Amino acid sequence: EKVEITKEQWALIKAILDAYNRHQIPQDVTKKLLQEQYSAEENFLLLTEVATSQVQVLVEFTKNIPGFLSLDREDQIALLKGSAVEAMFLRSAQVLSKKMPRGYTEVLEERIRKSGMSEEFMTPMFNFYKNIGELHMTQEEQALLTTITILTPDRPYVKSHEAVERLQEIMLDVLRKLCVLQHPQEPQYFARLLGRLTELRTLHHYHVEMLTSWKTNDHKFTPLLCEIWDVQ
Ligand SMILES: CC(C)c1onc(-c2c(Cl)cccc2Cl)c1COc1ccc2cc(-c3cccc(C(=O)O)c3)sc2c1
Repeated sequence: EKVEITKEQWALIKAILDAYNRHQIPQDVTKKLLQEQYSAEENFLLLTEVATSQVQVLVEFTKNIPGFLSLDREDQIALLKGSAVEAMFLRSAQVLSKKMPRGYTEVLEERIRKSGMSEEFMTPMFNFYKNIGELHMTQEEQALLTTITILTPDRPYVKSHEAVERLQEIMLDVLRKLCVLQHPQEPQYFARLLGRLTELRTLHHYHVEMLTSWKTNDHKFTPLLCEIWDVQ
């Protein structure tokens, strides 16, 4: 049927895309990924630094999601803690799927593969990166998918489940319409995007194990990562 994006929905897309583009990891942090040392320790340290910066960026982006700050304060924290890993898989996927910025794809893949992570996580992780790359998501879709991931109602400790669900449904409806308009030849495109959200949940479970295996090898995380990932 004819899909119609309302004025309000266009305003919502613009607000989310502006926030997504405004809040990026500073270049002086990401540039460090391009330096010469490639030891497992150096790779882990650099990834920790970028991840920490990414969390700070994520918090700022989330505060700009229309309606987020009207949610219960404790629920805001629960949503951020519950979605950080998934939002970071989405962000690193955009970098690894040769989207942007130029020249980071190879070095980032190398550093992730050689960061002391157990082999068993590599396959599902790089399979996800391949799947995301094949979607050729637009900037709006990336920003909306990240927003929908953050607004997942069934995270641990979320009290007002319905309030979060209402907000997420608004974003899902916008993304659905956008997919129909931007990928007219692919009626299943929206369903494929949602399939990635399921894959993110699985990766999230793997990630808890990844942290444990890094911890046992005495890898240190930053206070912010310890707080958001409940480690140490
Ligand atoms: C603590 C650390 C060892 C860690 O533990 N698990 C993970 C993880 C790994 Cl491996 C894979 C997926 C998810 C997680 Cl959470 C990580 C590293 O997580 C990150 C998180 C965000 C980003 C953004 C990047 C990036 C590069 C260039 C440019 C840009 C850009 O946005 O311009 C972003 S790299 C990067 C690395």
